[in-house]
Amino acid sequence: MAADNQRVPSAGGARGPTVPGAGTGPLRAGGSFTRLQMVDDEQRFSDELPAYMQHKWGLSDVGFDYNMVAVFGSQSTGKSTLLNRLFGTRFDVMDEGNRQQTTRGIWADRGTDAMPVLILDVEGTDGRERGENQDFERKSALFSLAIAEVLIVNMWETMVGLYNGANMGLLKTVMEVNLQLFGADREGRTLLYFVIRDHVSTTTLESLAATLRKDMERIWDGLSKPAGMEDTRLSDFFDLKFTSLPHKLLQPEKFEQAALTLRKQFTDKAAAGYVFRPGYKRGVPADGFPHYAQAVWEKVVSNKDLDLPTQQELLAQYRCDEIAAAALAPFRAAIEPLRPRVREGEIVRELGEVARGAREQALGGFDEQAARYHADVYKKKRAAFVQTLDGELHSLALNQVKNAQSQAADRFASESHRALEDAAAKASAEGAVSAEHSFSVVVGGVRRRMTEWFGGIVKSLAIEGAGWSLESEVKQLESMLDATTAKLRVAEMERTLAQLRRNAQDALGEVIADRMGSPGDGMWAGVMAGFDEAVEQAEAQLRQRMELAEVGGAEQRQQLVCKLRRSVWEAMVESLREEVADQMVLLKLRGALEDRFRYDENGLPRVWLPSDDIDAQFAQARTAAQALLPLLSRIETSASRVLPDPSAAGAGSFFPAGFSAERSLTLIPAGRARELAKRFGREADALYLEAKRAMVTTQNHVPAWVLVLLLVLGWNEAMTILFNPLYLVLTALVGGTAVVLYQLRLWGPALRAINGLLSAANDHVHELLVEAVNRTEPAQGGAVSRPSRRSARHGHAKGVATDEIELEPLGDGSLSSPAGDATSADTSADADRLSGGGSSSSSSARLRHGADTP
Ligand SMILES: Nc1nc2c(ncn2[C@@H]2O[C@H](COP(=O)(O)OP(=O)(O)OP(=O)(O)O)[C@@H](O)[C@H]2O)c(=O)[nH]1
Repeated sequence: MAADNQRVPSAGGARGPTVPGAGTGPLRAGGSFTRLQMVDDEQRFSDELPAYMQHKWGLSDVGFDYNMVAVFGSQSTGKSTLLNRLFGTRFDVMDEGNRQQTTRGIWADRGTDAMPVLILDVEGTDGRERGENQDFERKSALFSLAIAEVLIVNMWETMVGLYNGANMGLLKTVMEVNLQLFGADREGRTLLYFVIRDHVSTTTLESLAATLRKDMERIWDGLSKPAGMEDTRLSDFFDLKFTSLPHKLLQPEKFEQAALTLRKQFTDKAAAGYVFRPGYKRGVPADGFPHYAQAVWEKVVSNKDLDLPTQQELLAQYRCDEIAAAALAPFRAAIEPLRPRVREGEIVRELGEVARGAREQALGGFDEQAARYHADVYKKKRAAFVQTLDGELHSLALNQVKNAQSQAADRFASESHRALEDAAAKASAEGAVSAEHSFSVVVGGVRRRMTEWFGGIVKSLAIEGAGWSLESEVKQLESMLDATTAKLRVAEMERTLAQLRRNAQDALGEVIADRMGSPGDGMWAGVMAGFDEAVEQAEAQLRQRMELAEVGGAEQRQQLVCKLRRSVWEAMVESLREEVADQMVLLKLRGALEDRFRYDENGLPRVWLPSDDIDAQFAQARTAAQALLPLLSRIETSASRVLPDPSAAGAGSFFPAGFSAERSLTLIPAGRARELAKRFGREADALYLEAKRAMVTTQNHVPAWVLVLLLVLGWNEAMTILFNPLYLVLTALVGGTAVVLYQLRLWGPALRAINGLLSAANDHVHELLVEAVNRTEPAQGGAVSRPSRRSARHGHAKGVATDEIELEPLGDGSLSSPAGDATSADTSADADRLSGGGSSSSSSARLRHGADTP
């Protein structure tokens, strides 16, 4: 080992390492040192690297055909010794008698025997000389990890399984920063070759390797990985390889032998386990290596992320992570069962309480254990832990609030709709819309309820100290409710417009039916007056409703007024068109004709006399009736106060888009009018003929010879009347009465009165007869004679005292008495006599004989 113990002063490589013959030859010449302190212990990078690459190591021209090896491990664990064994280098080895740090900074050398390998001997970690300041060891370790294809991780067997002892904390930090700095565009993976020194125990290499592999996986899982690399695995960046060496002092031969075998893995491409694989190459040609290495070093040195923690900090970080993970488990166990319920849209009432309890418990557990560690780390880790907890709670609370938000919005819409319908029903029952049933009060009430309900849910989810709030969701709900209110308002106004239109149409319907029922001068003026009144009334009501519904903006209000006006106009046109349907027009024309033709100026029916000029009258009446057709054919709006001139600009507030005065004001187009005129002409002709026939009938005379015949035949009777004063007076009386009745046109009523008198007299006589029969029957032994009549009529052998006895209809020729039945004939004759000629009313008269009939 004496050969290893040549010491090199630790002067900075940049200022010229003590390398005899430096810069004099391509390779190690005659035992001269060719090593270079690439980075000195004050973190300065040597500017002699290009010269060494070219002249000392002869590597500048090898292109990609070289390899990079670095070593990582605690101080004085035989790193330099191992490298010298493997590569024939002459890195400094500690003097056994003087246990102090030998390697300061980062040294580089090329392997012997033309081995195209650049080897970095890196200052050991956990050095007594650097004490708490671990800045350099982290930077050098990171630098090694970044540029080496193979990183030899050197450790005693006794370190395996330890965290700090095995530099796991340091490795974690270094790997983390390495991932951040070089992970994204890194070329080539790295082989982490664990060399376990002084393997003397019975624990197998496999077992030791398994422990280390597990530790490495755990470290990787615990790394905070940059965005986009969260799912990367250890194997994406590193291969792990393990070997062990016997104790150098206790088993020197075995040690040398094992070292020799290991050397082959670095030197002999054909050897089993040859370490340099193409996949580990960094893709940097040898002549660019000095520049590349320097750039990497500068990046490592200048990076702020590398203000790496002390050992206590590392421990605190590790433990705080472990404690946080342990505290997170019960926290998740408490809230996870609620998650599916919330996801399904349920409003979980207990969510806030459970969340607060779980959070408090998790933080309490964390604080209790983690507060003992490095204060700064604890604070940072606590903040991160709180962030994790609150992140999970926030997503859950947000889901719940979103559920509540959509429920509140839906309920607001449906309940407002219902409440508005109820209010409308009450308002119509009361005949007016009071403030209590107004849109703003009704909808405002529902809105207040929904907002309070939602506010209660938001409040129940509040967590003191949590870095989030649900204020924006509250605002969001307000905007949703605003939008729904606007929609409801539009619907309410539509409903109001429809109602006002109905009211206006009803009112207008009456006016139109009245005015157009008897068309003539002033008809349109009357219709338009009704229209004006309907419009003004509807507008006044609309303005009141808009006020109550808080319809905002003059423009919006004006639009609604216009809509209402058009609506009333359309309602009127609709009613008018119904009034001018074919049959209605014909009826009106016929009515007008009849009014003039069949009735006189006093409204009395005309009786056409031969002297009347029926043709002239008819022609006059028909002309007057026909003149109504053009009047009915077109709406005349000029009399309206509110309607603008339809053809003028700005008439749009009443008339719908595409309004054309010519087309829209015409109720009966010319073609249809002609057709109606024709039909009316035919109907008028029929009326004329009927009148003519009536006049011909009145003109008919009794022929003279009939009168002569009457005189001859009735001469005696006439003389009797003439010379008998009684007859004469009676005749004069009857004749005079008849003349008066005729003159007064009272024939009809007189005949009806006579008929009525006869009918009343008939009934009275009938009742008298019935009474008389009832009185006379017992005296004549009717009890004997009646049954015999009944038996004859009905074929019964015996009479029954309780039987009902019917009187046959009197005077009815269809009576079905058997011929030759004397009793029946008698009865019939009696009946004829009594009825005085056969009244139908008497035919249903009945006599009842009970057992107790006297
Ligand atoms: N027990 C034991 N001692 C060793 C072994 N290898 C080297 N040593 C001794 O350990 C001491 C340190 O060896 P170095 O090779 O200088 O260790 P190092 O890790 O390079 O030391 P630094 O460069 O100072 O970090 C020396 O006295 C070596 O003789 C080994 O495998 N087992």
